[in-house]
Amino acid sequence: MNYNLNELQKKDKKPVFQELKGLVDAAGGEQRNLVVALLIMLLNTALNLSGPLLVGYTIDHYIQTKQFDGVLLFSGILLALYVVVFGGSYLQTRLMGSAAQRIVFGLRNAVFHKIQALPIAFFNQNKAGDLISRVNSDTDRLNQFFSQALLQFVSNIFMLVASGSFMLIINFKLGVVTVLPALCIWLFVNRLSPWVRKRNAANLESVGLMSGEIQESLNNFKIVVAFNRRDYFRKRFNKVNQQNYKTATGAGIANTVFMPVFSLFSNIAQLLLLIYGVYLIHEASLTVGLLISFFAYANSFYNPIRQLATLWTSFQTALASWDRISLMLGLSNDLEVVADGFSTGQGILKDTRGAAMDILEFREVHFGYPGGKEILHNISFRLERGKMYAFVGPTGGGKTTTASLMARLYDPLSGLVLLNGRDIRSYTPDERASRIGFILQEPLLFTGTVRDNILYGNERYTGLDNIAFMKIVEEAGLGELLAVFDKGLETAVASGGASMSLGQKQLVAFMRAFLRKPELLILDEATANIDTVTEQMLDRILDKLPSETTLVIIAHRLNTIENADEIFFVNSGEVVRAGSFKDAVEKLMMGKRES
Ligand SMILES: Nc1ncnc2c1ncn2[C@@H]1O[C@H](COP(=O)(O)OP(=O)(O)OP(=O)(O)O)[C@@H](O)[C@H]1O
Repeated sequence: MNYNLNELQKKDKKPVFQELKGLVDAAGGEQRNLVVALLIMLLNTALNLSGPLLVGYTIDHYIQTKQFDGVLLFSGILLALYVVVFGGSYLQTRLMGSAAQRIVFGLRNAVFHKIQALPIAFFNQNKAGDLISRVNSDTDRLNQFFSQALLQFVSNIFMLVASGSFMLIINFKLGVVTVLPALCIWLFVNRLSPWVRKRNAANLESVGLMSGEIQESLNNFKIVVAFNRRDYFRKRFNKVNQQNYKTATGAGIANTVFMPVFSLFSNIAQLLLLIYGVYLIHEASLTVGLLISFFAYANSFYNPIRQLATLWTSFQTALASWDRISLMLGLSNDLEVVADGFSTGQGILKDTRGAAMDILEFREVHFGYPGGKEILHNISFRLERGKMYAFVGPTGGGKTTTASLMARLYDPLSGLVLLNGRDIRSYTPDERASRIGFILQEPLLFTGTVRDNILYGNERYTGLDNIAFMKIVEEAGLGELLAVFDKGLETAVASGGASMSLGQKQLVAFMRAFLRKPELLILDEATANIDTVTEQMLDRILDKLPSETTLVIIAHRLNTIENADEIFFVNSGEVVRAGSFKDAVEKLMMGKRES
């Protein structure tokens, strides 16, 4: 499955209305608050709009007739109206501000949980920096949208429609003359919107790329310093920064392109209103008070359009951000749990050698990484319970890939992997993880202590104090390994295990996997960085594993695989059974002699 978000983004184009609906749906439980805030806002707008009418009425009925009591009365009414509007605005801002924070809180959680639920292929195809940018910056843009832009947007549209209708009702012809220039604005906006949106999306993508670049250089700072290649990352960063500068400028221009057009047409409207309004007064079909009210309504009509121009930017950015977030939320893990076709009736295993003997079987497996060529070609082999297997072969031959399929980090393109005679895809992730222990070539440790890292994956011991936990560790025969760490279980681990040697990290990963007592333990070059004395210690510990545990060892050092019951050669995507260590060495020697 293609998990490359930037590629998917380009294909996934939805109509604005559908996007907007998705965005409002994302507000989840806050929709009630949104509706209340919307009602307050509508009431406020209506009150605001009645202001000019009251002013016009006061001019025509009290100022022109010099009845100052009436002027005072209407001034009082206007003041009360403005106070109510003020109270409403305050309430609405408070309501939306906190609702927006809760929406963003929920979205960040949803995005983070989604990332946790996706398969390794997703992480292979996306840069961590870009994902961080989606969790942090894109959700923050939605915060701005929900806390400010959304209500202002609706309020301005309401103001626009209401003041336009007022004008058409008060004097239809004058109303039409005043509203007409807005049509030109609409045509202009309509034509340019897709272009503006594209510019904003390109800008967000470049922000993601820049984060990716920063993250990569920070992750690899040791190599950067050791090779004195700071200029290499500087150049790469310069390139993405340049791209970001270009796209940001493009988006900036696109976002402000509407402004002068709005001003021009709003001025034209005022001019038309003045000319035609004076003509109507001259014809005695309009009063001076109503013309003044008309000017106020024309303002209330064109001002929102101008504000919508600014809000449109925020709106477009929010939609582009929502695109990026919703695309990720819509992804699913293609490593689904499926029904087991074998134990549920097809009976294929029944006529093969007793499934109880085999812990694992590969059956005609083909595999390639997403978007790449085939790496494993038609692989079939069986691993018996309680035996030790070694997978050897040249660099890049496919050993780690084979091991990854054993632990279902990926699914084959075709063929089957069976665990305990059952399709490995039919196990839930928990069941599978409890049966298979996998120590990776580059073990990853989390910030915390050695104890925290051993407990990761061994949650059942979490509640134990150090003494009780130490007892468990010693009973498992792992006590002597802890001597390598100056503060034992409490030795601090810095971010990513940067404060430890690779060998020490491998030991922690070993203890973590060993304590789980898996049925199948895969060690991928897990002892490559450990001295021979410690390696012998590990051998003694491995001997203490239950007799039914199967060991798969991937190694380059011959002494590591000497005791293997069976050796497999993995080369150019082929996995070939080579017999015992002695048989394998003989085959190797014969091969050399023949060549
Ligand atoms: N995540 C990945 N995406 C694409 N191709 C990959 C990925 N991981 C490995 N490969 C490719 O798959 C092939 C087999 O790699 P694999 O890591 O399985 O080899 P290996 O035998 O374990 O090598 P080594 O002894 O160096 O660990 C290589 O050609 C490698 O380039």
